[in-house]
Amino acid sequence: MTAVKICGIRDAAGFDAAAEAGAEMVGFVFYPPSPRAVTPAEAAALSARLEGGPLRVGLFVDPTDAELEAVLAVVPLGLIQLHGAESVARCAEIRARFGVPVMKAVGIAAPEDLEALAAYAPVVDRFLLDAKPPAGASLPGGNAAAFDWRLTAGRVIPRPWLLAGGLTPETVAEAIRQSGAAGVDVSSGVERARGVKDPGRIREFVGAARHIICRQ
Ligand SMILES: O=C(O)c1ccccc1NCC(=O)[C@H](O)[C@H](O)COP(=O)(O)O
Repeated sequence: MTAVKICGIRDAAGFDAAAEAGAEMVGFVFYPPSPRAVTPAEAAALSARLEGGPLRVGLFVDPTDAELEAVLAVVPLGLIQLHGAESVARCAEIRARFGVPVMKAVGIAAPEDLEALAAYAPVVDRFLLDAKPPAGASLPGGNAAAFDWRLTAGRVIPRPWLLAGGLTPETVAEAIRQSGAAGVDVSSGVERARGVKDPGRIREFVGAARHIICRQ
């Protein structure tokens, strides 16, 4: 079964829809410039709506230790997503210091971009393969931009990975078929306005992803 992460959850309706639809992961964005950003207290309150349920993923961009500590003190994160320019050494340091699994986001535009994964593989638990930000984008992710899904087809990715970038309920099935992904991540494609999740589209997205046979 395809694993689904709904990223950029900011309100109870979005959290509840993702959990009820059976998403495996929900992402909280701890990056203040993002329209999807939440404070640690907001994420803690959302997370507390349900015991168990989706893995809580904290998304950070080149975080300091203090930023990570502030979140981990109140939000039970099961995965730290690093979506900035974190080096291999910094990923290893964060994973060792905080004892939480790490998912490194890597921008993909060409086959050679996949070569970066080998160096990170020993120090991270998962990869999130995302489109590179389009020219002029102000955010490193969440830009509704897709990369060529065929780039990962038949490739050995050295850790479990999620496909991200521009996915929607209408395209996710074809994206899984073309890419061979066993997991998918979405933000913009399940929003009715930038930063505002649409519970109906969350349900549609999870349903569409579920109809695909796992290949990874
Ligand atoms: O979503 C954001 O606002 C964001 C801000 C800063 C860094 C990363 C961000 N999102 C990363 C994600 O994991 C998104 O879900 C992923 O890029 C896919 O986004 P989309 O193309 O909008 O579905």
